[in-house]
Amino acid sequence: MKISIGNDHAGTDYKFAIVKHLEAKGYVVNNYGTDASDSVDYPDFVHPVALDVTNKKVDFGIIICGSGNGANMTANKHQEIRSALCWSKEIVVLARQHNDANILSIPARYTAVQQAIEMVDAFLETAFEGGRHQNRVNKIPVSC
Ligand SMILES: O=C(CO)[C@H](O)[C@H](O)COP(=O)(O)O
Repeated sequence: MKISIGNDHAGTDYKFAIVKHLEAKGYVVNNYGTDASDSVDYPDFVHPVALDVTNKKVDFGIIICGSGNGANMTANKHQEIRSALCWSKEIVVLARQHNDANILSIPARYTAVQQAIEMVDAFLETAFEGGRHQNRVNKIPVSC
């Protein structure tokens, strides 16, 4: 499975921990995030992830900023993206089962590293349930 990941300065340490974890499990990870702690602008590091997911270059995306909000807002400007801002494993599981989320947004300043890793695992291992949820997901894009 291929993953693209992006982060701003608030998410650098979390990104390294997540990439290390995923690569140890055999995932291929494209790193679009900053590798430094110098202040940067999160959209510059999120759009490439959203484009990879949109263009089906990867299976899923992971984005990280301080609150998770800016990264999430940026990703969700892309028509094909369903990015979920999550703060617990339970929310992550629902984002996959009910919403078919294709990007996980992590709030680094409000999540422990180990919790973030557990959320990533849940995100990548949980299937979309389809059925009634498919009808709803189909209605998310704005067509007017
Ligand atoms: O969470 C974020 C966006 O939603 C950013 O990580 C946060 O705004 C960065 O703040 P600062 O420049 O004060 O480090």
